[in-house]
Amino acid sequence: MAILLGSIADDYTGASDLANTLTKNGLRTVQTVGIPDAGLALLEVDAVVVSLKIRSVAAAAAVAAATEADRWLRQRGANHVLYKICSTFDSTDEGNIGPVTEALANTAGSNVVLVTPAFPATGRTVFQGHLFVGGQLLNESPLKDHPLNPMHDANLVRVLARQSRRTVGLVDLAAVSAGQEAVRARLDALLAQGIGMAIADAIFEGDLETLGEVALKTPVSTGASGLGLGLARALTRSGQVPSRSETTADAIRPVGGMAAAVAGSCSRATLRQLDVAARSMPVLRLDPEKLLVGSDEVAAAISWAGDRISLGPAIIAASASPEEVCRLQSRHGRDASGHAIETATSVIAAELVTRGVRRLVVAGGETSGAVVDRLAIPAFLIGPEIAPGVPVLRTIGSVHGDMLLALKSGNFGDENFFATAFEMMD
Ligand SMILES: Nc1ncnc2c1ncn2[C@@H]1O[C@H](COP(=O)(O)OP(=O)(O)O)[C@@H](O)[C@H]1O
Ligand SMILES: O=C(O)[C@@H](O)C(=O)COP(=O)(O)O
Repeated sequence: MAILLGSIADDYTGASDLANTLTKNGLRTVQTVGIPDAGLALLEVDAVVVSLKIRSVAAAAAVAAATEADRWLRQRGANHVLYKICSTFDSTDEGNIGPVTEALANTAGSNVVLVTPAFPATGRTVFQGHLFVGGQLLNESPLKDHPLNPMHDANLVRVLARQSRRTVGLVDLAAVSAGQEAVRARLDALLAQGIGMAIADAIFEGDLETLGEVALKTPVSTGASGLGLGLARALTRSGQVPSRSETTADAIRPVGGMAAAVAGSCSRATLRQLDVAARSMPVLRLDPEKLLVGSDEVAAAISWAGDRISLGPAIIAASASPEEVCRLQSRHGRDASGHAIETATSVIAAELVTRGVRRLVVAGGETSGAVVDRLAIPAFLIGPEIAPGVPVLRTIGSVHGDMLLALKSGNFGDENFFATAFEMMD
């Protein structure tokens, strides 16, 4: 299997978002969880997205895991590797976008690396190096209250520079809208100034198509699904992608079993989706304080799910408002709170699967990582899209038999997301 496009995603929801975009833009794509074992039978694919859980770990650990995934992808033919980051540039001054991008670029001998989180389908645009989430600057958007990486600066040239050794420049919209040659000329000029990474402006898909054409001729780029779209379309235009007749619907033959969701995202979108879901299905709000001091709350949640899940989908959520998150973190610390709640939600999800749940929705990137790891799912096929950036996934090689999952990025989906997801997975 020679891979046309390789990608390393810094979290699992981000990986399924990218795999969805690549699939929609003509690449047969598989999402693996880490580097797959040699024994796992993967299909003939054009693109592989290796999901890692490295967004919020120490930079050295993130670099080591990404470098190993990069080697695996290149050994299988990938000439270009996209490092998939969050469209809201989730990171801290310690990393991990800068350190990982630099490590991949240094290994591949790359000059100036293009970096852009723009993803217009979900309202993420970049202008003069500043990231907008819908109509708001990043630092004025709900991302300012993220439990793990609150974003307080919308100027990505500055944000990336604080976490990098390479100097960071800008490919502005004037160059991007003037086309590929203008972008290349700008990159050459930046290189001559000793600059090693460049934030690229992008507002419309056409901008990402231009950036995709340029990036594809380099060994590495860093971005969100929008850059994935540009790379996929560039590959398709190059004539290298074989045409195929199957559709995403082929990936989601019914699997039976029961349906449930667990949520650990505290994003404004998820909080709203939970409120709306509570009008039509059972929703249990966990007590995070109790989760941190013992395991009774987990047992209580499993017992609450009891007979309810045999009657229809039910949701168990740790999600809380920014004020509640703040209170919990001030008592227990940010990392300890996050990890304990991720562990609890993953234990609950695994217990639900043991009791026969085969259709599972998980809300939250770190939360999805914890759940998928506990279920030891090796890989996913990509099914139809529930909401922009959120496909239905079908497990490959799972010890639990065939399951359908949806890994929802905290910020994605409209207010009816849960009902829509359960309907599509029925
Ligand atoms: N009530 C809570 N208080 C503090 N942290 C929480 C709470 N509920 C969930 N968390 C943690 O917040 C983080 C949410 O991150 P994540 O799952 O990636 O969601 P998102 O996709 O919105 O970024 C996780 O580490 C989760 O365990
Ligand atoms: O690019 C995006 O916004 C998503 O694919 C993504 O990475 C979201 O991360 P979480 O919000 O932590 O799920």
